[in-house]
Amino acid sequence: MAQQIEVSDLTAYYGSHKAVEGITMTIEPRTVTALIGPSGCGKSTFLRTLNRMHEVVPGARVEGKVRLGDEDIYAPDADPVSVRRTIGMVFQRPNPFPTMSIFDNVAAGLRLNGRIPRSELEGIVEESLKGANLWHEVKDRLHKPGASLSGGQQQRLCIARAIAVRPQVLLMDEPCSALDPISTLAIEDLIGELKREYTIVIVTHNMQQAARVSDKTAFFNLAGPGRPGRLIEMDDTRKIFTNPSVKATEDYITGRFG
Ligand SMILES: Nc1ncnc2c1ncn2[C@@H]1O[C@H](COP(=O)(O)OP(=O)(O)OP(=O)(O)O)[C@@H](O)[C@H]1O
Repeated sequence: MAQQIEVSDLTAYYGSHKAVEGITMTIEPRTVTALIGPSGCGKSTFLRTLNRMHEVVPGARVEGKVRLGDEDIYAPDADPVSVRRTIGMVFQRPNPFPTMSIFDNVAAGLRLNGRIPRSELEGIVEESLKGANLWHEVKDRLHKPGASLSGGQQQRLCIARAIAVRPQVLLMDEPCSALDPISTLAIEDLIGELKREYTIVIVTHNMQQAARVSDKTAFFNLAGPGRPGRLIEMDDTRKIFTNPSVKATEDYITGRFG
């Protein structure tokens, strides 16, 4: 089911400010691709162009193409809401609906698709919570509020909510940056399991994390102060971390800048 994402010559603006420029890359299905690079080089902006979340910011726009399999997600007849269902997103801070129950948090996206029989809904909620490695911790308190969970559990709840609508792709914007080391490891293990079914793109500031969880790594950098971010190189993670082709990549991963 998971398909390749093909990005061609993508440039993203906030009003007249060009945040990233000329990005061309192929994201393979059922792999984890890490986006790394110094602050402000446009990793999060680029990530949000992959499911049409970028244009939610007033004045923001995109040039270039993004294809998921055969589908041009920016085609005039493409529906952004359905694009976001197919290409789900997990944010930096866990953002469950705080007063909504654990069950209803997972069911929220499904209910937007229309009425689903209760038994079917229960099955999908259970399967999604299992998929997010959270089921055993919450199965006896499904009707407690989402906010009653720890930060790490809330993030896994958000992942369960994202996978409940059966997306093809999961975009993750620094999903562990608000979590403690144990919860971070739980999410990293989960990413390793989820890639069997989903294509995953993750923005991370943590080099060890990129090296641990990803198959491919894309290094972004600024062309200069006040200039837009660019893709400098993308390759197998092992290659990027042991023998990158570009000096700026090596300088960044060895901590010489950024
Ligand atoms: N909502 C916004 N409105 C206007 N400009 C924005 C907005 N969000 C980001 N930018 C600008 O776009 C550029 C890229 O920002 P972005 O957040 O994508 O970079 P990043 O690489 O993800 O940074 P960080 O690692 O610090 O999160 C920056 O110049 C930033 O100031």
